Amino acid sequence: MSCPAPIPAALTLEQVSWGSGILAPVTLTLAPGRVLGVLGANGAGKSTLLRLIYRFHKPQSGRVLLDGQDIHAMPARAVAQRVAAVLQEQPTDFALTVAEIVALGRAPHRRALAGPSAQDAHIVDHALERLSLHAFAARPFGTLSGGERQRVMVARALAQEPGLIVLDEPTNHLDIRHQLEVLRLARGLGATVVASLHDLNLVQGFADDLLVLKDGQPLAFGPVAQVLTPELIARAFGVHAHPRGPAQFDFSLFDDMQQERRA
Ligand SMILES: Nc1ncnc2c1ncn2[C@@H]1O[C@H](COP(=O)(O)OP(=O)(O)OP(=O)(O)O)[C@@H](O)[C@H]1O
Repeated sequence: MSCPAPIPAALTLEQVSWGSGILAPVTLTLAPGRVLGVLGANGAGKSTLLRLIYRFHKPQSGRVLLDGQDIHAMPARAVAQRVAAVLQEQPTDFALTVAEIVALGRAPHRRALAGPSAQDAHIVDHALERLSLHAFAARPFGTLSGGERQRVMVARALAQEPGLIVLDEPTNHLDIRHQLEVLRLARGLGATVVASLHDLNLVQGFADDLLVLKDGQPLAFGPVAQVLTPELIARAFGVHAHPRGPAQFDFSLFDDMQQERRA
C-alpha cells in the first residue's frame, strides 16, 4: 500500500490584518510547493500571521485564499483536510500514546463515526517511520523529551497529508541533526510550507521565499537571496550581520555530505 503524494496548495494573502495594529495588512502569493520562511524579532507578529493562515484567527480585514477559496467560506473540515499546523503549544493529553497522537492527523479524512481504515493505519505507520518514531509508538506522549514531542507533532501533521503545512518554530527543542532532518522533511513533503524560524542561517537552506515582519508590519517579501541582506537584518532585528568567522560552521546531514563529497 502506498501513500499518495499530497497535492500542494496555492496560498494567497490579500491585505490580511489582525488586532489593533498587531498585524498590519499583508499581501503575498505562494505558488503550490513553495516554501516560505517568516522571520522577525520576538513579538513581530509571526505566530499571529500563522494563526490567520491555519484558520485559528479570523482576519480583521482581508482574505486568506487556499487554492483560490476564502478559508472562512470553506467548512472547517475541508480546511483541516488541506492545512496542517505544527505549533509551539502541544497537546496536554499526555496519556495518549505516540501512535494515538499521530493517528489524530487522520481525523479530518474519516467519515463521522468511522474507525481507522487499513489505509489510515498505513499512513500513520509511514509517518512514524519518517520521523524515526517507531521505537516510541507505544510510549505515552507525556514521557517524551521536548525534542521527541516536537517530532511527534510533525509526524501527526504528515499523517494529515496536507497540501499546506504551517510550522511555528518547528526546530524548537531539536538538536542540530533533528533540526536539519525536520526542515528537510518539511521541504520534501511536496506540500506548500509556511514556517516561522528564528535561525537566520537555517532559513537560508530551507526557504524559497521570506516574509520579514517588524512590529506587526511587513518589511520585505521575496526570494531569500534578495531579502536577507545585512541592511534588512539590521532593520528587522537591530543587530549587525557580519560574515562568518573561522570558528563557525555550516551544518548538513551526513548523507548530504557524502553526496557533496562524491560530486
Ligand atoms: N490575543 C492577543 N491579544 C493581545 N495581544 C496579542 C494577542 N496575540 C498576540 N498579541 C501580541 O501581538 C504581538 C505579536 O505576537 P506574536 O505571537 O504574533 O509574535 P511572534 O513574532 O510570533 O513572537 P515570538 O517570536 O516571541 O514567538 C505580541 O506583542 C503579542 O503580545
